[in-house]
Amino acid sequence: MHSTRKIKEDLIYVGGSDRRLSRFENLFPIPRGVSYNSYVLLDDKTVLMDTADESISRQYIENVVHALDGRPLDYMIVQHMEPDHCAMIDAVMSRYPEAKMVCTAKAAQMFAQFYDLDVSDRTLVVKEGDKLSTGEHTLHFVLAPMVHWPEVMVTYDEKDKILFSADAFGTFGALAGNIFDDEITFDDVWMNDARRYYTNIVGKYGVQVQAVLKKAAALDIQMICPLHGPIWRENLGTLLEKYQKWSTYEPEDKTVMIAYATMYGNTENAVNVLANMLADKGVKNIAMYDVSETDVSELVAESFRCSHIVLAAPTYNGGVQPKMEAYLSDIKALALQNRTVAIIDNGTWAPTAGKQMRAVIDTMKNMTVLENPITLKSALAKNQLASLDALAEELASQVNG
Ligand SMILES: Cc1cc2nc3c(=O)[nH]c(=O)nc-3n(C[C@H](O)[C@H](O)[C@H](O)COP(=O)(O)O)c2cc1C
Repeated sequence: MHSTRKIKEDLIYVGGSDRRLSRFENLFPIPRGVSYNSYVLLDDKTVLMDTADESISRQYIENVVHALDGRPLDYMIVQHMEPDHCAMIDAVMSRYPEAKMVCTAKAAQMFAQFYDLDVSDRTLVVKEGDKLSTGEHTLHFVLAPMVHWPEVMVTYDEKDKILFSADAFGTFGALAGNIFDDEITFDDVWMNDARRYYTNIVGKYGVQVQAVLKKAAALDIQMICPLHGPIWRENLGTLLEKYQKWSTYEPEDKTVMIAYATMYGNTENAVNVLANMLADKGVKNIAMYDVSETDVSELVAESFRCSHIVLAAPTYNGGVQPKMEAYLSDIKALALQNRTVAIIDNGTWAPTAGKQMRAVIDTMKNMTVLENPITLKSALAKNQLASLDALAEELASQVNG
């Protein structure tokens, strides 16, 4: 049975959710599932905006067939050729032989790479600023290269002032009937998933996101229809404000995130002592994570949120404890910037993790590393309490100042 909702009289939600997939991109844990959004516009011409992941294929096709209600499909708009949205294009194009695929030249090339279906004589290649009139609606195509693939475009419906935003403004989290932002409480749980989605998937492309935000600012947008998560029609500012911060690598909260690695608990003990000192000095909402226990996608998201980061790790086979190393490599790859970092390392015979962690941070943009790193020789010694307290004082004065 179809499972659709009306967004407007002539615009229908035909997407669906997957609550079984444990990892998005086989990488990011998604305990709350994920939605694959897609939209049918019923104008003089009919339009399908992107498709969905193969995992919801049966539901998806039923939804599209129902929404079209016996009408042929005229246009299949492809904003993004990533398989979680393009997996059903060949099925749709085969089912509706008169449909034209509307996409960028790059997307057309990618389609040919992914699928053994020749649609070259049914492809309408569009570029920045092109328009498509479907009757009452005029769709504007706006390129969004590298947000987060090279072929991405977003589509603006002039009549209803809707931005179909591709992966921008998307979030993890399955939808349960309530497809609009004003039908759910977009609380910390949703925001954490939105941040984790953005920072891990789009985070590297802040400059490109800024370019799209500038283009979007020139449009009168009353609704945003992304490819994942709720449709924004009430509190558009909520996510726009976050996007501004995330894409400029500006911290959301002035507080300290402590990311530590430990085998036997001695490094952990030192950061517990540090956290108490910070709290005594008035630092609130300290966030502390064992990098072996917390998924790296959460560590990345928290690193984008917090202004100050303490890295604490033992030396491991002459290197940095591997989970800490992986986390550092991720925040570097995702271009995290503008953070203040303090370093604590540990080692029983030749502690070098501190130097190595610093070397990674030094290659990142606008990162300030606090001088006087602390080196533990197996465990925090009494005569190191004063140094730890001085570090806490420096962090607290910056955070509270
Ligand atoms: C597999 C392994 C490799 C280690 N390699 C080094 C090393 O290269 N240099 C060093 O000084 N200590 C090394 N250590 C010792 C730890 O860094 C040290 O005992 C540290 O205090 C552990 O901190 P923790 O109690 O927080 O786990 C190693 C420990 C293990 C288990």
